[in-house]
Amino acid sequence: MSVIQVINPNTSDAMTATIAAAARAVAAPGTEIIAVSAAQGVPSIEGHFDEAIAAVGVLEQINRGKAQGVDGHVIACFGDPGLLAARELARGPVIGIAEAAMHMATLVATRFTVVTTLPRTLVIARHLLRQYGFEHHCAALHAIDLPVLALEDGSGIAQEKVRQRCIQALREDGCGAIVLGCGGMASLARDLTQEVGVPIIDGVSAAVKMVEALIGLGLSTSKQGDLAWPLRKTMTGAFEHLN
Ligand SMILES: O=C(O)C[C@H]1NC(=O)NC1=O
Repeated sequence: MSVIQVINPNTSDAMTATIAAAARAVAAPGTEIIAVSAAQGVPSIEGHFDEAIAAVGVLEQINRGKAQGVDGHVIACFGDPGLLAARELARGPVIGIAEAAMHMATLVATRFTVVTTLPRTLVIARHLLRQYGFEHHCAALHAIDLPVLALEDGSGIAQEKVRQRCIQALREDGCGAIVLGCGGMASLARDLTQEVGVPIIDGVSAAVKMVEALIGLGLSTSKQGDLAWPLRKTMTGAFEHLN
């Protein structure tokens, strides 16, 4: 039995439920998914400021997951907030949904397009492409120009905009796959893939399977060098509980 903690770095429980459903839909029979929202922070992550706030929430949940003895962690926000800090803190594998989706896209296509929410977050995806070494695989990045929580308003408008943007990208970008650039889009991938006949990749499910693979291979986060445990120091104020 493996236990994987899936962390929604924003505080919106409705989005955490969407993320949890996507994770459980692909989890192996022997994998238990524990899905959590950030205990404090921002209701949605839509820029550099939000990412900084969300990183603390991620680290708090990593700590809780460690205390519960989970075997691995997923950071279920497309900015992969706090990923390397989380790897310092964690023993088990920690995978972000952006890196997971990008890796998977390169395994099934030579070029992929990213479709995300607000235009201002496109640069965050660009930074990740460079950090992960996937810039030359990315054909284009597009935003549907709706806020993240539009995906949870029940109208279906955001979901239809994602669908339309994917269809347009497949016509125009010369891409062979599409990466969905938000944890809140996780439920769209399977049906969209069926409809367009091209891999539409959700990072939540991709990350769950990558963590399962790492656990199965007996691979934990390296504690050699920069991902060694954080240096011990006395934290104060709002961070005292992280000591
Ligand atoms: O960066 C984005 O647009 C999406 C990102 N924000 C968020 O609250 N969850 C996410 O996956």
